[in-house]
Parts: sequence; structure tokens; C-alpha cells
Amino acid sequence: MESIIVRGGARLQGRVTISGAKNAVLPIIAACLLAEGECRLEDTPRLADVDTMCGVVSELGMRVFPGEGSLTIINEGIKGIEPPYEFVRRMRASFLVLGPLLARTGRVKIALPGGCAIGARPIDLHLKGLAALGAEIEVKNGWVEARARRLQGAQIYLDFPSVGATENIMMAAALAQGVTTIENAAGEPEIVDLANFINAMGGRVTGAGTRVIKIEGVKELHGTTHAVIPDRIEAGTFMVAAAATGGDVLIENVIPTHLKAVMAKLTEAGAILIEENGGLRVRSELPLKAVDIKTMPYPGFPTDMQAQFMALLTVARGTSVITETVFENRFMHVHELKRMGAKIVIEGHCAVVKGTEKITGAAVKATDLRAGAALVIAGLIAEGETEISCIHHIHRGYENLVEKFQGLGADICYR
Ligand SMILES: CC(=O)N[C@H]1[C@@H](OP(=O)(O)OP(=O)(O)OC[C@H]2O[C@@H](n3ccc(=O)[nH]c3=O)[C@H](O)[C@@H]2O)O[C@H](CO)[C@@H](O)[C@@H]1O
Ligand SMILES: C=C(OP(=O)(O)O)C(=O)O
Repeated sequence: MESIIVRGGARLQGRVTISGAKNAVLPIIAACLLAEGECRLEDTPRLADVDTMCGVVSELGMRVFPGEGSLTIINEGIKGIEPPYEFVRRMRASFLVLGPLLARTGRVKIALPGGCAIGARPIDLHLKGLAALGAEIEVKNGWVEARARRLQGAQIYLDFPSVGATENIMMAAALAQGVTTIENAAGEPEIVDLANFINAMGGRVTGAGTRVIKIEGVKELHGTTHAVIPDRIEAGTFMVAAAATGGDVLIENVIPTHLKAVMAKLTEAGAILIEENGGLRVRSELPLKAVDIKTMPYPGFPTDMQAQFMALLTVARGTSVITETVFENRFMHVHELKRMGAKIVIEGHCAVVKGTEKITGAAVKATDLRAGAALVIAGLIAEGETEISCIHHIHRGYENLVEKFQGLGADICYR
């Protein structure tokens, strides 16, 4: 399975069921470090990133039992304070064990996660937040070393509503002495899912989903059972694919309120979206219309949907301006889309997409996870054959992507 081959032209039709959210389950697995006992996670997706996070917590002493759409994590005490570099290097979200490990053991050594294809992605806000809770933090030779006796609640203001920083601080504060307030906190649905999980473990988190989160520290937490929310980015990817191919698809296991910005832009582009039979039906007649997009923290348009929407806009009527405000380098897919005949010019943080009548199949490379998804969508609307390489990026965050598209009538397979 080295590449994905797509032959364009099919109008997607039928139903597709969305898996559990990657960006919710990863911090929740990290949060299992917070409590001794057994946590059962349901509706978990089978993804490379989930395997990596399970590998990280296993190295720290957790026993992980994968089931059919579930994970059972048994915590009989933390047995390590140094998540292996190999895991942290492979997946940035591994850094989310810092907060819970620090709260439980008072000592952590973890590699700096470093940048990736979409930007430099510093972790200064994570560290500032944990320092405010009383941790002593030293960064040297590519490692972060953190120590604390018992963390103390504090008032923390984030310069930017960082998802990861909010999560790391929230997990650490759950076991701190006293009350922590995070102002300008991230409000993504995955933050709410993590807060619900912590509360189910006996924690006291309020305000998740708003810009101010309050965490009353408790002495200890306990195991629990939790069902992970559906993946709004996977849902959005299928919605965009359905609209881009002039299709008619019922998306099942989706929470439409998590997708308001994506729905608004699809509607503006001319697609018809209806909540129906407990799902979300997306249909469209081609061509769609150009629309401008600006990525923003939730509830704004998600940066994780920018590449996929750009693929749709390559063949829309008119010119669209896509502004990326969350990551400074998230336009790697532009070069690949241009290889397929897309007319796109990058001007600073903007990509100007001039809709063309058709794009054509080509050999292209997935430079990151969502770039890979965008190239699959581009392949579905292109004339001829598209071969997408470096598909390990896609396996990080999409469960059975090829099989799900096949189920909607797409001509797509592995080679
Ligand atoms: C596993 C996971 O949930 N990943 C998501 C999470 O990533 P992640 O949690 O890494 O994203 P953040 O919200 O932290 O990053 C947003 C912006 O803040 C900057 N920043 C962040 C932390 C920090 O300490 N200093 C700093 O400057 C980043 O470089 C970036 O420019 O949210 C992103 C933004 O919605 C999504 O694209 C990712 O899919
Ligand atoms: C950027 C993403 O993930 P991560 O933060 O894990 O790199 C993503 O899911 O699109």
C-alpha cells in the first residue's frame, strides 16, 4: 500500500459513517494517565496516530487493550517519566502527556516536538501555562525537563487560544491544589470532550467550549467509561468531497453544530445541506461558486479543512481567496494541486484560487494529513488518473478512507 490511485468523474452517492475524532481521542488517551484504575473509551477510531499515542502511554506503564471500536486502558501506576523520543518525533500530540505526567509524578523529561510541514508549532504557551501552575521548566539540548511538587491553581491567559496548550493545562490543573482559570482558552469541541472525560473521572471543569475555562483541582481521579465524539474534520472532508463531485451523500454519525462554518461555506458555494434521518445530507449541482475562506480558531472555519476546501474551489466558477491565519506554512498542497492544473497563486498568508473548467490527474505527494485528503478530493474531480504517494500521512487521521470512498461509488484503490 504505497499509494492511492483515484480515477475521477464519479458523483459520490450513498451513506458514509464517520469515525470517532482523532483530535479528541488523543488527549483523552493522555488523560488516562491522570487516574489509577480502568478507563474504557468507546467509538475510538483505528488510526496510526491512535496506535502511536497508545505506544506512548504503554511506555509510561499503562496497559492498553484495543477492542472493536474501543480501547481499554488500565493504569496501575505510572512507571516512566520520559516518553521515548521516537514517539514524540513521530507525532506532535505525544506532547500532551506532559501535563498529566507532571501532575501525577512531579517530574517529566520529554523531547521538544519540533516543527512539521504546516508550521514551526512552538510549545511556549504549554510551558508558560504549566510554569504558572508552579512547575520549574528547563529547555535544553532539545529536551524539556519539568518538575513540580504539587501544582497550584493559577489564573492563566493564553496569547492565542491554542488547542494543545489548553488541553495540557486543563489536564495538569485537574489535579492541582486550588482553582485554575484559563482565559482565551481554545473552544474546540475536542476540548469539551476532554473536559467531559475529566469530569467523568471525578474532575471539576466548567466553561469548556467558551473562552474561559475554570478547573477546580481535586486530590484524585478515577477510571470511567467515555464515548468519543465523531470526527468533525473527517465529516467535513466527506461533505466537501460530496459537494465537489456533484454528489448526493448522507453523512452519518456527525454533529452538525460542530461544522457550522464548513456548512455555511458549502451552502455559499451552492451545495444543499439538509439535516435528515439523524445525519447530514449533502448534494450539489456543478459547477459550484467561488467563495472566500479565512481559517480561525473554533467556531471559525477550521484550518484542518482548508486544504480540502481548496481542492473543491479549483473547479468552482470565479476566484476565491483563502486566508490561513492559524498556521504560517499550511499551503504545501498548493504545489501539488497546481501539478493537476489548478490555477493558484500564493500571496503571503493568502492563496488566490482561480476556478478552472477542469483539473487533470497527475502523480502527486501527500505532504501532510489534510493535504493528502485534499489530493484525494482533487483526484475525484480530475479527469484521468491521480496517484497519491506518501499516504502514511493519510493513515494518521482517516480510518478506512479508501474503503469509505469506494462505498460511495468512487473509483479509488491502493497500489
Ligand atoms: C492533535 C490536535 O488536536 N491537533 C490539532 C490542534 O493542534 P495544536 O494543538 O498543535 O494547535 P494549536 O491550537 O496549539 O496551534 C495553533 C497556533 O498556535 C501556535 N502556538 C501553539 C502553541 C504554543 O505554545 N505556541 C504557539 O505559538 C501554533 O504554532 C499555531 O500557529 O489544533 C490545531 C488548530 O486547530 C489543528 O490544526 C490540529 O489538528
Ligand atoms: C494538523 C493536524 O494534526 P496534528 O496536530 O496531530 O499534526 C490535523 O489533524 O490536521
